[in-house]
Amino acid sequence: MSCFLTCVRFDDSITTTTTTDNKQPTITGSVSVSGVTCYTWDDVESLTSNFSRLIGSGGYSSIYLARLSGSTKAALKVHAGSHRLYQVFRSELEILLRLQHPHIVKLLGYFDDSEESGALLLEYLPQGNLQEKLNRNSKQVLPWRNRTAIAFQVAQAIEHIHEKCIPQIVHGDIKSSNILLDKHFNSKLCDFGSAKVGFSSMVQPCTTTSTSSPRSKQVTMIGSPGYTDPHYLRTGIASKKMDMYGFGVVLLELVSGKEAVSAERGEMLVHAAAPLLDSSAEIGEEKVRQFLDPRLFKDSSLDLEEVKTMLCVAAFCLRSAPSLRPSASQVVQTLVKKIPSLSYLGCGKEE
Ligand SMILES: Nc1ncnc2c1ncn2[C@@H]1O[C@H](COP(=O)(O)OP(=O)(O)OP(=O)(O)O)[C@@H](O)[C@H]1O
Repeated sequence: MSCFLTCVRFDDSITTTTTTDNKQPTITGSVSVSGVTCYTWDDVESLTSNFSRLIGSGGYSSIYLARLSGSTKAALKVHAGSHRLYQVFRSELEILLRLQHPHIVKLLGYFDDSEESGALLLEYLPQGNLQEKLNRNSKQVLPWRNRTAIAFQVAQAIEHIHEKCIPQIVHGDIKSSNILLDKHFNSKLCDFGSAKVGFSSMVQPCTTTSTSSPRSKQVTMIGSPGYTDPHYLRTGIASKKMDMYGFGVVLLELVSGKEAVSAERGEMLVHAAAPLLDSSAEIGEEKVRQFLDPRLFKDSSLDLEEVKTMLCVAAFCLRSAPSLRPSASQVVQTLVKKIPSLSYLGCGKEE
């Protein structure tokens, strides 16, 4: 690991009627003080033209294309069918109501039946998620310059939730399918359904029922295969550093263009990258080239020194002891210093 130390150092209710075009029925929503609209179920059906276009799905929800007034698009994330899913919705809603950051998906409105169903109306990100964009079958190759910018913007979003908002938030599921891209390939962190609020550093993610004894405590595990911090898997202790671990895996995906868990062989990317990341010698250019997404060789924005920096930062984020992993602000500072092309993004300043 010493080579990384030489290449990267971390310094220490007013009711209103929304006007619509002729094709849409009238939507009536009540706008809260924060500008987030509370919709009825009829509104939700109208906005999505009766859920006609599914644009994504996850373990907890289905996401539909919605149309606001004029031609503005939005995404409606629906959690329905059980009290458990309703709780996930409430938790994500409460967190998104607190968050405002250029690289975190924006909440526009919501529907809440207070029992079993809820829906979040989110800004629409037309380029979908990062995992799809990095996929080898994707028609478009994401240029190197965009990959470094995405890493930087995600680090800024994590820095915001970990260090700049009160109370602080641990995302709990940092992965490439939770990073959405706008038309310019700027990134926005999404899916706060696993997030934990109010951490100063660490907390045990346990849930108990009212009649339960300490023995019957249920541990709610969070995270996704290929991204989960081994320390969290061993101890059940969630912390900001588990987000940094997930971020380290995303960096490996950005460099290699490979998935966190290979679809064909089931191999984890962190294992495939281990010889490169654990090496005590200087990372040789040959090894970097072998790991690099081959589609980037023709990219004029590719810079092998920047690739090495991304790998060095990944190595630190993936360290087994959480205390040895960098904070998000250390990563932001390091990326700005070591990757000159990021200067066009405003050097770490929030937009
Ligand atoms: N605002 C949006 N704009 C465009 N696409 C979106 C948007 N929100 C979600 N999606 C799509 O839907 C997918 C699933 O979204 P999300 O991760 O929020 O759902 P989930 O049910 O919480 O999933 P998970 O299984 O990861 O917990 C995303 O990867 C993305 O492809």
